[in-house]
Amino acid sequence: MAKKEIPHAAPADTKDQVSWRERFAALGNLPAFFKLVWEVSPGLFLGNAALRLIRAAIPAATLYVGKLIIDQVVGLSRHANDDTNYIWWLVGAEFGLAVLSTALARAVALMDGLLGDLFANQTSIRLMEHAATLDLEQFEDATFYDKLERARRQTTGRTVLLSGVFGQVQELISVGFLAAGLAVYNPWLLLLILLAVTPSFIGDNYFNQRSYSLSRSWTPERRELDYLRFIGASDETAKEVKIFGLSGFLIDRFRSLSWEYYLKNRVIAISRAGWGTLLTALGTAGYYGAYVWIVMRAVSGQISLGDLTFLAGSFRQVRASLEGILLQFSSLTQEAIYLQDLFDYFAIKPLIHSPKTTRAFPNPIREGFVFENVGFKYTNSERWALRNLSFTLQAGEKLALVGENGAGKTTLVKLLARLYDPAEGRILLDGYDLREYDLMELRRNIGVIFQDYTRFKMSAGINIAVGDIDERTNQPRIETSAQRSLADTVIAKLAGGYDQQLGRSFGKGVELSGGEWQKVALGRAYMRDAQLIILDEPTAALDARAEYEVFQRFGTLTDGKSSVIISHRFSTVRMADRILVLENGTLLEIGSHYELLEKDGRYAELFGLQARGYQ
Ligand SMILES: Nc1ncnc2c1ncn2[C@@H]1O[C@H](COP(=O)(O)OP(=O)(O)OP(=O)(O)O)[C@@H](O)[C@H]1O
Repeated sequence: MAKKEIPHAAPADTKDQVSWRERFAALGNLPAFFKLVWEVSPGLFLGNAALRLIRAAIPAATLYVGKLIIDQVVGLSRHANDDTNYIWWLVGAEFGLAVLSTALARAVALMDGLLGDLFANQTSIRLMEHAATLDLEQFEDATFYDKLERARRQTTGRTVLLSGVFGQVQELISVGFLAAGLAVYNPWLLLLILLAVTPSFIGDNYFNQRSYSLSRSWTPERRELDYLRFIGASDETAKEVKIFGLSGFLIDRFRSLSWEYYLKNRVIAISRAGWGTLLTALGTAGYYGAYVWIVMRAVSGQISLGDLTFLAGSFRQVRASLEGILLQFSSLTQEAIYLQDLFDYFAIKPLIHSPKTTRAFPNPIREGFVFENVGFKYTNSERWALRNLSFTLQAGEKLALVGENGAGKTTLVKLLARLYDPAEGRILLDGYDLREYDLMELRRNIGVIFQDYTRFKMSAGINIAVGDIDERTNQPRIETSAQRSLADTVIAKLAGGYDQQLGRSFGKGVELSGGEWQKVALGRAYMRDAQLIILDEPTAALDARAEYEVFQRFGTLTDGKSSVIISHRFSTVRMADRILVLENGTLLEIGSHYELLEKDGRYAELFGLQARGYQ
């Protein structure tokens, strides 16, 4: 396949190289990791450790029993009248050890599996809990997303680390027993083993490091691959993919990107395989060197036939185990580095939070919200989305925001709900900075229905109840909210009523029309007993009659409460007490419908344009 050009530059490998120092430093994450595992289930943790300890002694014991059997058999052939019962006892013992070993292996694998599943669930929960504390701004940052993505991958992959580390300790103890046996005969054998395994250890470490660096530096691309896979085959995008004939475009992009990644991986895999074979051959030569020495000792009668099998067996096992340990060590440090991603993610701290001591939230709000020279810029943008904005949203006032696309209306609303904090100036509530109030309390007192509200693939009832999720079992409240937002007529037509699954993702889910969804989402505003209700283009998808009715009802609901409505429809806007006209993030005009018409400025111009359109 021809290699295609990737539209954006491939990432530099160098900046993501991981040094040895970093690898060892990453091992420092292990205690914190074990603490997490311990918290998941102390019982399984301890049980696992105990069984592995017993299992570690079995290889040496088995080899030793084997040696005794051979010596006994040889002795028997020399002195025919020796006791054969002892041999059968030994054979029985070896059989018992073999059975015990497999039983323990199964039990350990079972515990690893259970512990791994619990750990994955627990980590996912922590991931979601932490995500809930973070700022909206952090979610909009691509590097944050890469971190989140890497952390998400940790939730399922960490069981490998778990059994890896436990396995390492088990192997080490096992090697300890065997090595003790070898050392009794000749300590130099141990040195020879170490020399034999070192080359492949170094080789494996090197290649693991390269693999990790590649995978890490390719996080954004792998995220893009996941995204392409998703939009190429999903119910949400199927419509547009078909109509616009996008599948070829998406597949091409996926193919070229995945091909480039494959090629990079292949280079590493091939050199790893080549070098691995060579370095392991060196190890094998070391092993046979020692074997020759052992055989010569047996031939010259210095050691028994049993000793020969015991030594050869121990030597083979120590080498295999050591190789395993060293190999595992490099993948262990790699896993530990991945773990760093998880801890890095947990270490991200939100910038928007409640102060240590909070001010009591006014109930009712007396003076209202005051914007004092407020300015705000999105982190990934050079432009001020809002600048020099000063106005008052009085208690009980109904304010409409008007302005062309991108004027800053939604941004203003997000600042009110403290999804962002102003970069300049401040917003006061009843005379005090919004930042002095408890964040949760502020948000509880503000109900916002965003333009891009979420269509939860859950029941119709839950889709309304999300406005005040603690009240999700309060059916009368859900139904009243539905009546007010006209969602009741939508739900009446659903076979499952309020329990009807919405969206087509699960089971017998039903899809709603755009306007029907909007009525359901609007119900959320009525669920919430908020002091300030904000609707961002709440009726854009509604037909004219429904829009009229919604606003009649909204008027009565918000009596005595403050409300902010963003709309491009002037029939809606004119009902507000005052209208704030934004242009390029700054305030252009503010006043009632009639005041602004009289002023004959931008509002009058836009109003005239729309009115003429209806004539
Ligand atoms: N998350 C974001 N990151 C960067 N820039 C953003 C982000 N959201 C909005 N902007 C930019 O900020 C400006 C104001 O956007 P905002 O959504 O407040 O406009 P709006 O008046 O609500 O527009 P519309 O009528 O189209 O809904 C726009 O130029 C937009 O491109």
